[in-house]
Amino acid sequence: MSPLLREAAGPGRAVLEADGIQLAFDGRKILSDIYLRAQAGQITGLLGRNGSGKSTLLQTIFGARTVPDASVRVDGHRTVPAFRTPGLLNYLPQAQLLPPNLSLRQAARMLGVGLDEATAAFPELRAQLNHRPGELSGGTLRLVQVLLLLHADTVFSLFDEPFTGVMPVHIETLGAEMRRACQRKGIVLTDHRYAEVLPLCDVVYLLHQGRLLKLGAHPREELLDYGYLAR
Ligand SMILES: Nc1ncnc2c1ncn2[C@@H]1O[C@H](COP(=O)(O)OP(=O)(O)OP(=O)(O)O)[C@@H](O)[C@H]1O
Repeated sequence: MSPLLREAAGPGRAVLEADGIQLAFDGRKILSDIYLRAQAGQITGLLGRNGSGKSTLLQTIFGARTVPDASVRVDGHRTVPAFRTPGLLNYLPQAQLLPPNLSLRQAARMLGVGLDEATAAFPELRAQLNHRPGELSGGTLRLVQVLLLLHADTVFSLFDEPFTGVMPVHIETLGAEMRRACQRKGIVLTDHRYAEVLPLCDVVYLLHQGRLLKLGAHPREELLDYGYLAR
């Protein structure tokens, strides 16, 4: 990690901003003049209806999708594409991230992650560390991928649906792991498990009709008003 990032990575210090993001597909506006701010030491949640553009926004912040005029900044320094800056951020897409031919142990080594620490809250995973992704259940694979990125040495982690397929008892523990990881980094996540997301996050945004709205003190009411939740 660069000295600049190491300096920025203290708890509650580094600020990630994504600004001026506009995107349309086939003339249909998906993202309009988006501004998102996330901070190390915090979990930032992103909610929105199916197709509202949450994955597209995370891809744009990471740099996997190129959007003209998008500005992604850390502490005011422009970083586009952000993934090119070593140690700045990692990103879990909805699709499988780990290479199919590596065991979990090999993948962890590649990411520089210590498995004892990463699996400390999930001891039952230990028996599966020599398995490859295709040998795991869907929920277990999702959980392992989140843990590996969470424990990797980056200033921010972006998670697209980290809880998908993960059983409730593990979601709770994973949430606690995320809170612990926040002492070292910032997290931006999107997931439809809003009941788990709301208490976990320090800041929650709703992507609604292309606009990114920061929710206030009564997020459930706002989610009802905007039609994300049914009355
Ligand atoms: N390459 C593409 N070409 C055309 N349309 C696209 C492309 N990629 C995404 N879209 C459209 O952009 C919109 C936003 O997609 P995105 O996957 O970001 O939504 P999302 O909020 O993550 O949805 P979900 O909650 O279902 O995962 C969708 O209507 C999708 O069909």
